[in-house]
Amino acid sequence: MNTEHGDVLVEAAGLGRSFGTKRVVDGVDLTLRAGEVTGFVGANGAGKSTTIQLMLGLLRGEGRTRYLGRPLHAWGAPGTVVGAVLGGVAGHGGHRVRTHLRTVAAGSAASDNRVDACLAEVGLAQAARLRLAELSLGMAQRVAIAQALLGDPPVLVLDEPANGLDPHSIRWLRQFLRAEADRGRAVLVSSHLLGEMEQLADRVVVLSRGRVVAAATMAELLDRAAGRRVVSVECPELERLAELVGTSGGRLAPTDGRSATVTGLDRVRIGTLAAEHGLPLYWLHETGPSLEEFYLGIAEEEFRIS
Ligand SMILES: Nc1ncnc2c1ncn2[C@@H]1O[C@H](COP(=O)(O)OP(=O)(O)OP(=O)(O)O)[C@@H](O)[C@H]1O
Repeated sequence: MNTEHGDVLVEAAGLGRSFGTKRVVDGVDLTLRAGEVTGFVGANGAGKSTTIQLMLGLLRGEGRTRYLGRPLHAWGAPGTVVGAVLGGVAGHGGHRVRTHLRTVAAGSAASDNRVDACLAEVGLAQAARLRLAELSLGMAQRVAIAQALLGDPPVLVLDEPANGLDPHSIRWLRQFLRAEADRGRAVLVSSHLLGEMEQLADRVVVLSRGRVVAAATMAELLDRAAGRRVVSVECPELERLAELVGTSGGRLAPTDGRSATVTGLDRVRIGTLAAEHGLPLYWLHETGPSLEEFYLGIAEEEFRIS
Protein backbone atom coordinates (compact mmCIF):
# COMPACT_ATOMS: atom_id res chain seq x y z
CA MET A 1 0.00 0.00 0.00
CA ASN A 2 1.39 3.37 -0.97
CA THR A 3 1.20 5.80 1.88
CA GLU A 4 3.25 8.81 2.80
CA HIS A 5 4.38 10.00 6.22
CA GLY A 6 1.61 12.07 7.75
CA ASP A 7 -1.23 10.45 5.78
CA VAL A 8 -4.23 9.66 7.95
CA LEU A 9 -4.53 5.85 7.90
CA VAL A 10 -7.09 5.34 10.64
CA GLU A 11 -9.94 7.56 11.73
CA ALA A 12 -12.11 6.44 14.62
CA ALA A 13 -15.03 8.70 15.50
CA GLY A 14 -17.55 8.66 18.32
CA LEU A 15 -16.60 5.26 19.69
CA GLY A 16 -18.81 4.26 22.59
CA ARG A 17 -19.72 1.22 24.62
CA SER A 18 -21.55 0.45 27.85
CA PHE A 19 -21.56 -2.77 29.84
CA GLY A 20 -24.92 -2.88 31.61
CA THR A 21 -25.37 0.59 33.07
CA LYS A 22 -21.63 1.27 33.13
CA ARG A 23 -20.39 3.65 30.44
CA VAL A 24 -16.93 2.30 29.61
CA VAL A 25 -16.08 4.17 26.41
CA ASP A 26 -17.74 7.50 25.67
CA GLY A 27 -17.35 9.46 22.42
CA VAL A 28 -13.73 8.57 21.70
CA ASP A 29 -12.10 9.92 18.54
CA LEU A 30 -8.67 8.71 17.42
CA THR A 31 -6.60 9.49 14.35
CA LEU A 32 -3.52 7.49 13.39
CA ARG A 33 -1.04 8.79 10.85
CA ALA A 34 1.61 7.06 8.76
CA GLY A 35 5.06 7.47 10.26
CA GLU A 36 3.77 8.23 13.76
CA VAL A 37 3.54 6.38 17.04
CA THR A 38 0.40 7.34 18.94
CA GLY A 39 0.44 6.54 22.65
CA PHE A 40 -2.96 5.62 24.11
CA VAL A 41 -2.61 6.23 27.82
CA GLY A 42 -5.00 5.64 30.71
CA ALA A 43 -5.18 4.04 34.13
CA ASN A 44 -6.27 0.43 34.51
CA GLY A 45 -9.94 0.25 33.64
CA ALA A 46 -9.97 3.57 31.73
CA GLY A 47 -11.34 1.79 28.66
CA LYS A 48 -8.25 1.39 26.43
CA SER A 49 -8.76 -2.29 25.61
CA THR A 50 -12.46 -1.78 24.97
CA THR A 51 -11.69 1.13 22.61
CA ILE A 52 -9.13 -0.96 20.73
CA GLN A 53 -11.57 -3.84 20.38
CA LEU A 54 -14.20 -1.43 19.04
CA MET A 55 -11.67 -0.08 16.52
CA LEU A 56 -10.85 -3.58 15.35
CA GLY A 57 -14.48 -4.62 15.09
CA LEU A 58 -14.01 -7.28 17.78
CA LEU A 59 -16.73 -5.72 19.91
CA ARG A 60 -20.01 -4.13 18.93
CA GLY A 61 -20.62 -0.54 19.98
CA GLU A 62 -21.21 3.01 18.81
CA GLY A 63 -19.16 4.99 16.32
CA ARG A 64 -17.15 4.00 13.30
CA THR A 65 -13.54 3.37 12.38
CA ARG A 66 -12.18 3.82 8.87
CA TYR A 67 -8.92 2.30 7.66
CA LEU A 68 -7.59 4.19 4.63
CA GLY A 69 -11.07 5.53 4.12
CA ARG A 70 -13.04 2.30 4.44
CA PRO A 71 -14.44 0.17 7.25
CA LEU A 72 -12.19 -2.78 8.06
CA HIS A 73 -14.72 -5.35 6.87
CA ALA A 74 -14.69 -3.73 3.42
CA TRP A 75 -11.07 -4.79 2.98
CA GLY A 76 -10.82 -8.34 1.63
CA ALA A 77 -7.92 -9.31 3.89
CA PRO A 78 -7.98 -7.22 7.12
CA GLY A 79 -4.53 -8.57 8.10
CA THR A 80 -3.03 -6.64 5.20
CA VAL A 81 -4.47 -3.42 6.63
CA VAL A 82 -3.98 -3.73 10.40
CA GLY A 83 -1.89 -6.02 12.57
CA ALA A 84 -2.95 -6.30 16.21
CA VAL A 85 -1.11 -7.50 19.30
CA LEU A 86 -3.70 -7.93 22.02
CA GLY A 87 -1.88 -10.22 24.43
CA GLY A 88 0.40 -13.24 24.21
CA VAL A 89 0.53 -15.77 21.39
CA ALA A 90 -2.57 -17.94 21.17
CA GLY A 91 -1.35 -21.28 19.86
CA HIS A 92 -0.58 -24.85 20.88
CA GLY A 93 2.37 -24.89 23.29
CA GLY A 94 3.85 -27.93 21.53
CA HIS A 95 3.98 -26.20 18.13
CA ARG A 96 7.22 -24.74 16.90
CA VAL A 97 7.31 -20.99 16.29
CA ARG A 98 7.66 -21.34 12.50
CA THR A 99 4.87 -23.94 12.26
CA HIS A 100 2.58 -21.72 14.31
CA LEU A 101 3.23 -18.69 12.11
CA ARG A 102 2.82 -20.76 8.92
CA THR A 103 -0.58 -21.90 10.16
CA VAL A 104 -1.62 -18.32 10.86
CA ALA A 105 -0.24 -17.17 7.50
CA ALA A 106 -2.19 -19.89 5.67
CA GLY A 107 -5.41 -18.82 7.37
CA SER A 108 -4.93 -15.11 6.66
CA ALA A 109 -3.90 -14.97 3.00
CA ALA A 110 -0.33 -14.00 3.94
CA SER A 111 2.34 -15.64 1.81
CA ASP A 112 4.40 -18.38 3.45
CA ASN A 113 7.70 -16.64 2.81
CA ARG A 114 6.55 -13.75 5.03
CA VAL A 115 7.04 -16.05 8.03
CA ASP A 116 10.84 -16.01 7.99
CA ALA A 117 10.91 -12.34 6.98
CA CYS A 118 8.75 -11.41 9.98
CA LEU A 119 10.75 -13.58 12.38
CA ALA A 120 13.90 -11.82 11.17
CA GLU A 121 12.19 -8.44 11.58
CA VAL A 122 11.58 -9.12 15.28
CA GLY A 123 15.06 -10.59 15.75
CA LEU A 124 13.87 -14.18 16.23
CA ALA A 125 15.34 -15.87 13.15
CA GLN A 126 17.31 -18.22 15.43
CA ALA A 127 14.26 -19.16 17.49
CA ALA A 128 12.06 -20.48 14.66
CA ARG A 129 12.39 -24.09 15.87
CA LEU A 130 11.56 -23.39 19.52
CA ARG A 131 8.21 -24.62 20.79
CA LEU A 132 5.72 -21.95 21.89
CA ALA A 133 5.72 -23.36 25.44
CA GLU A 134 9.50 -22.82 25.63
CA LEU A 135 9.35 -19.08 24.92
CA SER A 136 10.12 -16.46 27.53
CA LEU A 137 7.53 -13.69 27.92
CA GLY A 138 9.71 -11.32 25.87
CA MET A 139 10.11 -13.86 23.06
CA ALA A 140 6.40 -14.68 23.07
CA GLN A 141 5.68 -10.98 22.70
CA ARG A 142 8.00 -10.84 19.68
CA VAL A 143 6.26 -13.85 18.11
CA ALA A 144 2.92 -12.07 18.63
CA ILE A 145 4.37 -9.03 16.86
CA ALA A 146 5.76 -11.18 14.02
CA GLN A 147 2.26 -12.63 13.67
CA ALA A 148 0.77 -9.14 13.42
CA LEU A 149 3.28 -8.27 10.69
CA LEU A 150 2.53 -11.29 8.46
CA GLY A 151 0.19 -9.34 6.18
CA ASP A 152 2.66 -6.41 6.01
CA PRO A 153 -0.06 -4.03 7.26
CA PRO A 154 0.41 -0.25 7.23
CA VAL A 155 -1.22 -0.05 10.68
CA LEU A 156 -0.03 -1.73 13.90
CA VAL A 157 -2.11 -1.74 17.09
CA LEU A 158 -0.64 -3.02 20.34
CA ASP A 159 -2.53 -3.23 23.62
CA GLU A 160 -0.20 -2.82 26.63
CA PRO A 161 2.69 -4.60 24.88
CA ALA A 162 5.20 -3.65 27.59
CA ASN A 163 3.24 -5.33 30.41
CA GLY A 164 5.44 -7.77 32.30
CA LEU A 165 8.50 -7.22 30.12
CA ASP A 166 11.97 -6.70 31.61
CA PRO A 167 13.81 -3.40 30.91
CA HIS A 168 15.88 -4.97 28.11
CA SER A 169 12.75 -6.17 26.29
CA ILE A 170 11.03 -2.82 26.84
CA ARG A 171 13.98 -1.05 25.26
CA TRP A 172 13.90 -3.44 22.32
CA LEU A 173 10.14 -2.87 21.92
CA ARG A 174 10.53 0.89 22.01
CA GLN A 175 13.26 0.87 19.36
CA PHE A 176 11.34 -1.62 17.24
CA LEU A 177 8.10 0.40 17.25
CA ARG A 178 9.98 3.61 16.50
CA ALA A 179 11.64 1.93 13.51
CA GLU A 180 8.30 0.56 12.28
CA ALA A 181 6.83 4.07 12.37
CA ASP A 182 9.90 5.49 10.64
CA ARG A 183 9.28 2.98 7.84
CA GLY A 184 5.88 4.55 7.40
CA ARG A 185 3.54 2.45 9.51
CA ALA A 186 0.95 4.07 11.78
CA VAL A 187 1.43 2.61 15.27
CA LEU A 188 -1.02 2.74 18.18
CA VAL A 189 0.37 1.54 21.49
CA SER A 190 -1.54 1.57 24.75
CA SER A 191 -0.05 1.88 28.21
CA HIS A 192 -1.06 2.83 31.74
CA LEU A 193 2.20 4.80 32.07
CA LEU A 194 2.65 8.13 30.32
CA GLY A 195 6.35 8.10 31.20
CA GLU A 196 6.73 4.96 29.09
CA MET A 197 5.61 7.01 26.10
CA GLU A 198 8.00 9.88 26.59
CA GLN A 199 10.78 8.38 24.48
CA LEU A 200 8.48 6.64 22.03
CA ALA A 201 5.27 8.43 21.08
CA ASP A 202 4.87 11.36 18.69
CA ARG A 203 1.32 11.94 19.88
CA VAL A 204 -0.52 11.00 23.01
CA VAL A 205 -4.20 10.47 23.63
CA VAL A 206 -5.08 10.31 27.33
CA LEU A 207 -8.18 8.39 28.33
CA SER A 208 -9.87 8.74 31.70
CA ARG A 209 -13.10 6.95 32.60
CA GLY A 210 -13.82 6.23 28.97
CA ARG A 211 -13.32 9.78 27.74
CA VAL A 212 -10.43 11.48 25.96
CA VAL A 213 -9.11 14.14 28.39
CA ALA A 214 -6.03 15.18 26.42
CA ALA A 215 -4.87 14.69 22.85
CA ALA A 216 -1.63 16.39 21.93
CA THR A 217 1.80 15.87 20.49
CA MET A 218 4.32 14.57 23.01
CA ALA A 219 6.19 17.87 22.63
CA GLU A 220 3.06 19.88 23.53
CA LEU A 221 2.39 17.68 26.52
CA LEU A 222 5.95 18.06 27.76
CA ASP A 223 5.61 21.84 27.32
CA ARG A 224 2.37 21.88 29.29
CA ALA A 225 3.97 19.80 32.05
CA ALA A 226 6.94 22.20 32.08
CA GLY A 227 4.50 25.13 32.34
CA ARG A 228 3.36 23.78 35.72
CA ARG A 229 6.87 23.68 37.10
CA VAL A 230 8.22 26.19 39.60
CA VAL A 231 11.82 27.41 39.60
CA SER A 232 13.43 28.85 42.72
CA VAL A 233 16.12 31.45 42.00
CA GLU A 234 18.54 33.51 44.01
CA CYS A 235 19.92 36.58 42.29
CA PRO A 236 21.40 39.83 43.70
CA GLU A 237 19.66 41.81 40.95
CA LEU A 238 16.15 40.48 41.34
CA GLU A 239 14.39 43.47 39.75
CA ARG A 240 16.33 43.13 36.51
CA LEU A 241 15.74 39.38 36.47
CA ALA A 242 12.00 39.98 37.05
CA GLU A 243 11.93 42.27 34.02
CA LEU A 244 13.69 39.73 31.80
CA VAL A 245 11.46 36.91 33.00
CA GLY A 246 8.36 39.08 32.40
CA THR A 247 9.31 39.97 28.83
CA SER A 248 9.95 36.27 28.10
CA GLY A 249 6.48 35.20 29.19
CA GLY A 250 7.23 34.07 32.75
CA ARG A 251 6.34 35.50 36.14
CA LEU A 252 8.67 36.17 39.04
CA ALA A 253 7.41 36.42 42.61
CA PRO A 254 10.01 37.53 45.23
CA THR A 255 10.18 35.51 48.43
CA ASP A 256 12.76 37.74 50.15
CA GLY A 257 15.46 40.29 49.25
CA ARG A 258 17.18 38.26 46.58
CA SER A 259 15.22 35.00 46.35
CA ALA A 260 12.15 34.39 44.22
CA THR A 261 10.04 31.75 42.52
CA VAL A 262 9.49 31.79 38.76
CA THR A 263 6.61 30.16 36.90
CA GLY A 264 6.06 29.86 33.17
CA LEU A 265 9.73 29.37 32.24
CA ASP A 266 11.95 26.38 32.81
CA ARG A 267 15.33 26.55 34.57
CA VAL A 268 17.28 26.27 31.31
CA ARG A 269 15.51 29.32 29.85
CA ILE A 270 16.02 31.31 33.06
CA GLY A 271 19.69 30.38 33.31
CA THR A 272 20.26 31.28 29.67
CA LEU A 273 18.45 34.63 30.03
CA ALA A 274 20.55 35.53 33.08
CA ALA A 275 23.79 34.55 31.33
CA GLU A 276 22.89 36.52 28.19
CA HIS A 277 22.37 39.66 30.30
CA GLY A 278 25.33 39.16 32.63
CA LEU A 279 23.20 38.57 35.75
CA PRO A 280 24.79 36.35 38.41
CA LEU A 281 22.62 33.50 39.74
CA TYR A 282 23.47 31.99 43.14
CA TRP A 283 20.73 29.36 43.04
CA LEU A 284 18.51 27.80 40.37
CA HIS A 285 16.33 24.84 41.24
CA GLU A 286 13.28 23.42 39.48
CA THR A 287 10.48 21.56 41.23
CA GLY A 288 7.06 20.46 40.13
CA PRO A 289 5.18 17.63 38.54
CA SER A 290 6.97 14.94 36.58
CA LEU A 291 5.28 13.97 33.34
CA GLU A 292 3.55 11.14 35.21
CA GLU A 293 2.28 13.48 37.97
CA PHE A 294 1.12 15.94 35.34
CA TYR A 295 -0.84 13.18 33.61
CA LEU A 296 -2.43 12.07 36.89
CA GLY A 297 -3.38 15.73 37.38
CA ILE A 298 -5.15 15.89 34.00
CA ALA A 299 -7.16 12.76 34.78
CA GLU A 300 -8.00 14.12 38.25
CA GLU A 301 -9.19 17.51 36.89
CA GLU A 302 -11.43 15.77 34.40
CA PHE A 303 -12.88 13.65 37.18
CA ARG A 304 -13.73 16.80 39.17
CA ILE A 305 -15.44 18.39 36.16
CA SER A 306 -17.56 15.34 35.32
N1 LIG B 1 -17.03 -7.79 28.89
C1 LIG B 1 -17.14 -6.92 29.90
N2 LIG B 1 -18.20 -6.95 30.73
C2 LIG B 1 -18.34 -6.06 31.72
N3 LIG B 1 -17.43 -5.08 32.00
C3 LIG B 1 -16.36 -5.00 31.21
C4 LIG B 1 -16.14 -5.92 30.13
N4 LIG B 1 -14.98 -5.57 29.52
C5 LIG B 1 -14.48 -4.51 30.20
N5 LIG B 1 -15.30 -4.17 31.21
C6 LIG B 1 -15.09 -3.06 32.14
O1 LIG B 1 -14.87 -1.91 31.39
C7 LIG B 1 -13.91 -1.06 32.01
C8 LIG B 1 -12.80 -0.75 31.02
O2 LIG B 1 -12.07 -1.92 30.74
P1 LIG B 1 -10.85 -1.94 29.72
O3 LIG B 1 -10.28 -3.31 29.77
O4 LIG B 1 -11.29 -1.41 28.40
O5 LIG B 1 -9.86 -0.91 30.39
P2 LIG B 1 -8.32 -0.68 30.14
O6 LIG B 1 -8.11 0.78 30.09
O7 LIG B 1 -7.86 -1.49 28.98
O8 LIG B 1 -7.68 -1.21 31.47
P3 LIG B 1 -6.64 -2.38 31.74
O9 LIG B 1 -5.33 -1.77 31.50
O10 LIG B 1 -6.90 -2.70 33.19
O11 LIG B 1 -7.02 -3.51 30.81
C9 LIG B 1 -13.43 -1.82 33.24
O12 LIG B 1 -14.11 -1.31 34.36
C10 LIG B 1 -13.84 -3.24 32.98
O13 LIG B 1 -14.11 -3.91 34.19
